[in-house]
Amino acid sequence: DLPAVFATRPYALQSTTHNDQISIQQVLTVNAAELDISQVRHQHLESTPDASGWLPITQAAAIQNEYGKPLWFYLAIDWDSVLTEPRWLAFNWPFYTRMELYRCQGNQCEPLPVISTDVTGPTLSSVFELARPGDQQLELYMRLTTEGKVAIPMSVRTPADYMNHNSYQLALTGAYIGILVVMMLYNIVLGTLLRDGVYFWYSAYVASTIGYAMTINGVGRALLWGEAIWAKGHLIGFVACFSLALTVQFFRQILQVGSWHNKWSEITRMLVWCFLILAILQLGPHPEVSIRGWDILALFTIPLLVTLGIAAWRRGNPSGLFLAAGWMLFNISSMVAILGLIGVYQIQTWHFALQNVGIALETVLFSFAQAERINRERSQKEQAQNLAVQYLQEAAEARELAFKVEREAKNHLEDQVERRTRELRLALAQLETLNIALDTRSKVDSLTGLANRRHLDETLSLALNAARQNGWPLTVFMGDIDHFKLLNDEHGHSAGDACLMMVAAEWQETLRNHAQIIARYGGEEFVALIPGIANADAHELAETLRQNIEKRGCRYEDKILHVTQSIGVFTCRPDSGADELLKSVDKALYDAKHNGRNRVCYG
Ligand SMILES: Nc1nc2c(ncn2[C@@H]2O[C@H](COP(=O)(O)OP(=O)(O)OP(=O)(O)O)[C@@H](O)[C@H]2O)c(=O)[nH]1
Repeated sequence: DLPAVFATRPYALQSTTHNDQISIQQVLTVNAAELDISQVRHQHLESTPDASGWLPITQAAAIQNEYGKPLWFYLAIDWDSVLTEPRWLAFNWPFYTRMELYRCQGNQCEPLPVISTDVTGPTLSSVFELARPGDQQLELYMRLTTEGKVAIPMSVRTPADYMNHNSYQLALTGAYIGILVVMMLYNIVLGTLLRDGVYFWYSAYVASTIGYAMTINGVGRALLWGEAIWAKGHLIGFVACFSLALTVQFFRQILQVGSWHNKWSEITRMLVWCFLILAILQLGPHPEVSIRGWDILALFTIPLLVTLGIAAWRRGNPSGLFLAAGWMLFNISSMVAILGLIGVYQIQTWHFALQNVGIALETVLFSFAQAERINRERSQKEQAQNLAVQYLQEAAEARELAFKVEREAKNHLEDQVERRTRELRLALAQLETLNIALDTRSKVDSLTGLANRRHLDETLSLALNAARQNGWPLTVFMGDIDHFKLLNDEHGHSAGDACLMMVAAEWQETLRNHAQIIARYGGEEFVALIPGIANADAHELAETLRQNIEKRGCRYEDKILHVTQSIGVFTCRPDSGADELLKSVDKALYDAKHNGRNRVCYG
């Protein structure tokens, strides 16, 4: 191998031959965008080395190339004269927009076409055929235009050797990208089945990684866009920006940075938007502006994502460590190539291969983070479910208890209400009985069972009204036991009471069908109201009453006591008042007493 490292910002060139008989002797470069091949050849041959502006590859880093402006390279290849077979020159780096190769002999220069893929099949590099030169040295000029970071590993091989090498590289890269595609599809299926958005973000991140890997490995060029200048100028930068946007977004999603509610959340969200905007700008007319933005933001984002992973890990999220480790491995692997490209050390082919290893390790570690998150979330969910079940049980028990207490309280209340209602009803019934008794008592004479004087007074005014309205007569009997004091004195008060009861009974029996009311009017006085009776009938009735009392006698202990009664009778006029009526009947009674007692007198 003959590694010749050329490094200029942002270009690098690495060349390798695989045949001892061919060697690249000289690689010079000049920043002469405005010149065509004949002017370049002329300038190169005629000018003195100092004035030409051509620089050997080791000093080429001094050239400040502008994006989009071509650089000229001069390659002097020594060709052994015995070697007749043609060789293939392959540029195995996809990051250039346009590459034109010229072969010069003397002042004659002719362009060399890229060998068609019809001949070579899909190739990971741009291949040119080199025929044996007329003299020992083959002189080539290369005009290279690029819009982004470019390194050009270059190799010279026999066609058979190149084809072998290419199929081996294709198979390896195909397997590598195939695995990434399977991982992406697997995660899409998982995300769909589990309805988990983070799987989709992971799949999107893997998709962007596939895009990135396809671009840097030349698969995109080999299979998709070929030598299309627009795709070469814009797609690589677009993939780089888009891929970083999705990486930051995946970090945000898996670590749930949005819920941290601090500067991380804001910064990372802003970064996602910035990379997305840069990705869109990449598709515009000035991708170089966006590449500058990417340079600056990536410098800031790379350590930021590592810190973010570690911060998440310190917050108790183990996924963070996997993410930080994966991201670091990827960047270290990229750094190995980048440091080589900028001339820190001699770059080797395996430095580029290392980046693929870095991507693979990063993808695997990110999937570990994903698995760890799922496990953690599942166990958190289980814990939450157990807790929820426990709470539900406790709630059910509490509800049961509340029902029980309520039921008991209700039963107790119902019992109490029922008891109270019963007591109240009883009290009401007793009160009613009491009222009736009271009413009766207030109207009835307790000894004789006749109406009392109060009752008589009430009835008398009603009876007088009725007599007045109906125009019928109202007759009043007033009776008084003769010499009752004497009877009490001789036979005792109880004997008197017995006689009072006998007289009362007689009044009731005799006047039952006539009297509206019979009352005990005073001590031994009785009054009866007899409505609608003719005078003659009244006199006869009073006489019958008197005789019945006289005949009846009063049984007291073993004696029959003789009792008589004087009776006053008065029939009122319709306009009489109660007082007048009572006075009149009282006067009739007085007359009966005065005229010898035991008689009926009429007022
Ligand atoms: N045993 C008893 N005696 C009563 C009751 N109420 C009143 N007396 C008595 O009735 C008597 C009434 O007597 P007086 O009014 O003086 O008249 P009297 O002895 O009946 O004589 P005359 O009426 O003139 O025939 C009194 O001695 C009263 O004590 C009662 O409820 N029971």
